[in-house]
Amino acid sequence: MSFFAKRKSETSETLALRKVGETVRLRLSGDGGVYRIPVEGLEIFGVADFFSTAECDKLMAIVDSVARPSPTYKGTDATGRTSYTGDVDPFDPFILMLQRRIDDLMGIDPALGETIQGQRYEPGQEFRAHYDHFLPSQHFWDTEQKRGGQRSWTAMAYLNAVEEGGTTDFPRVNLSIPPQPGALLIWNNMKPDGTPNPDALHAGTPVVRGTKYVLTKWYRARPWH
Ligand SMILES: O=C(O)CCC(=O)C(=O)O
Ligand SMILES: [Fe+2]
Repeated sequence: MSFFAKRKSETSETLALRKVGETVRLRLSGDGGVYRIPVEGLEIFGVADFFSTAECDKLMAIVDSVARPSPTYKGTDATGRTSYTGDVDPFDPFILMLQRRIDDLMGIDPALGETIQGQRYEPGQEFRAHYDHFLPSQHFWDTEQKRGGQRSWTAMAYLNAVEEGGTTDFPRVNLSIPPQPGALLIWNNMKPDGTPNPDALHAGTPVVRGTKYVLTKWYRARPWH
């Protein structure tokens, strides 16, 4: 690939990321049930009770059925994620319904969304500070480029309350969010200009007491496959 071809694809990706940033920002800002968390430098929104208690219970059972030790990309982030993780069945009608609800809330093209992932953290388990978006220096960058490219928004749902620990922390913007059952958290990993936001750094802090269940859904610049 020539230098110019590479530059061109990077530019169109940035444009796509800027657009998807705009679309979702407008949609969420116009929704009275969505709360914009007031921090400088990061677009982050919360929705209380997005999932019902019954839905959370059903989802936790599903996570238990698919969760295995986390397969984070080894070698690049040896200490990243120590939770149990798994892709839920993307053809399960219950999952499809929840997925559609998240896509609708965000006003985002469903094709951009990755399959929902479930995570379960036991005491001592965590997901250390990381970015959901990819960095060109990572060895899987080229592979991910072919699978829809950069990640834009993250939607994450808490399925239960944790007795102690397990907050989601964004250390660069001094934000620490305790798990609240059924709540959905949505943030943009890009800046409004469509380039990666260093302030989107975040961590799932160690669970001290109890078990923590979350669902994560990531969206791409282009259709994911
Ligand atoms: O468990 C958390 O609070 C954070 C999870 C997370 O960052 C992720 O799944 O990408
Ligand atoms: Fe993350």
